[in-house]
Amino acid sequence: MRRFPEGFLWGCATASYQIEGSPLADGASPSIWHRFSHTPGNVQGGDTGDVACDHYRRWRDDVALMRELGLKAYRFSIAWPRVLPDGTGRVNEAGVAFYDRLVDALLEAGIVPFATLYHWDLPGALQDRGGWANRDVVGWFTEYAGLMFERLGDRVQHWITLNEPWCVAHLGHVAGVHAPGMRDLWAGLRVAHHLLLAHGEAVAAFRASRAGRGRIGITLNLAPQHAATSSQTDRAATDRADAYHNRLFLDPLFKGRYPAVLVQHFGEAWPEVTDEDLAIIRRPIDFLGINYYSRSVVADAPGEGLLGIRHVDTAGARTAMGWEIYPQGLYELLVRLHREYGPLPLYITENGAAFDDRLDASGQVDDAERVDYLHRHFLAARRAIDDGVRLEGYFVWSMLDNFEWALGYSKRFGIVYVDYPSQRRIVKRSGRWYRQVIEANGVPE
Ligand SMILES: OC[C@@H]1[C@@H](O)[C@H](O)[C@@H](O)c2[nH]c(CCc3ccccc3)c[n+]21
Repeated sequence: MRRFPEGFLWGCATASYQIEGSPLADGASPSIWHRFSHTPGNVQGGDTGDVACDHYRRWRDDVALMRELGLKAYRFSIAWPRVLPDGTGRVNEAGVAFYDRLVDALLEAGIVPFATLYHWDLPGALQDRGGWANRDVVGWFTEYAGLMFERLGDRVQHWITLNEPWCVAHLGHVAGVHAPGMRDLWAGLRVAHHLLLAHGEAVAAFRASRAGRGRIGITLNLAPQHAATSSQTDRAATDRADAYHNRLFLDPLFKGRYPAVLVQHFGEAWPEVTDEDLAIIRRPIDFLGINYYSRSVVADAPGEGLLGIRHVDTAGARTAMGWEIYPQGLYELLVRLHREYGPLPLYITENGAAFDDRLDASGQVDDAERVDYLHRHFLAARRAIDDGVRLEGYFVWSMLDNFEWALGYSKRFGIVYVDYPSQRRIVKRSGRWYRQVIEANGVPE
């Protein structure tokens, strides 16, 4: 049995738009994902977050389910449009009350709440004013963050400013496959910069708030980039991929500068960056959240796409998302972060897998592949701890099957199956297995 350190925070992660449903209830306003999913052609099957897992109404039962699973912690996100329907100014007390009750129920169940301030559901009213591409967003986000610190900061001690700024900037503003569906590199690079500025200003607001004695961090999706061959061109291509996918956020946050290779590569599209900006962005944080799913194998592809690279397919098993199952990449990433950007406390704020789960004749889900995936990734994380990495918690994505963005409900990541027509929750084999891991605080070798 490979035991984890005493007090290791085992949990699950979710996000507001993906599980709550009731997007316009009790004074909430439309988010950019409400608009995006209701725009035909954007989401597979025309799925939307209108109902999702109906968590907005079933939250009490879901907290009871978390307690049954033995979770030590639970990472959720707050829907900005519920608490500030116009994005700024007027507070919607019914929206705040939902999270107030949720936090109280979690504490009552002995579960540590981790609150993500932004997991992609920007108020549509702010998109109408330019959204993340408008530098005024820094003030809007700081006002929202300050309100949440004020209202929940006496009970929530762990705060994540942003979930995956790379996805917000690239998928939302360059590739256009996520809300708000823009395809504009110039805008996307400014969105990345504004996200980091907003993060930095929220950190300062946190330090000044009643919540200030807690911990604040940011969550980044990070993936090791491996060169397809040892050729100079493939190695240079991999360096560009690593700079864009990983260092674009890691370097300013922890080194106070953007990767030079990107500034060169993007030329006049690169935004104006001042030293004052960089000082805001690099304000010290208390932990780094890491969302790890897989790695990429990269080859040089002159003139192709944004970076002149292409991703090479590898042999080996893949999840239902087509992502290579590569647990050693988690070990490699954690050790790199510790050595190059640390040493600071780390949390795996997301790791998990989608597989084609089906209810069997007895109405259960025997998701052996997910058990194997998690087991191997837990062991990789445990190895990193042996090498001195200050890993303090692990949140499995996700507690429930839920709305998988542009893929709608076609992908199931949950350790609990959701039968959407009935909204019944059915704990999968992986959920029962995870409960034992948490109880033992360890996994078999
Ligand atoms: O795709 C599974 C999860 C999402 O459901 C979470 O909301 C999001 O935080 C998240 N990030 C990643 C890795 C980056 C990524 C996001 C979306 C699509 C493809 C890759 C995987 N996931």
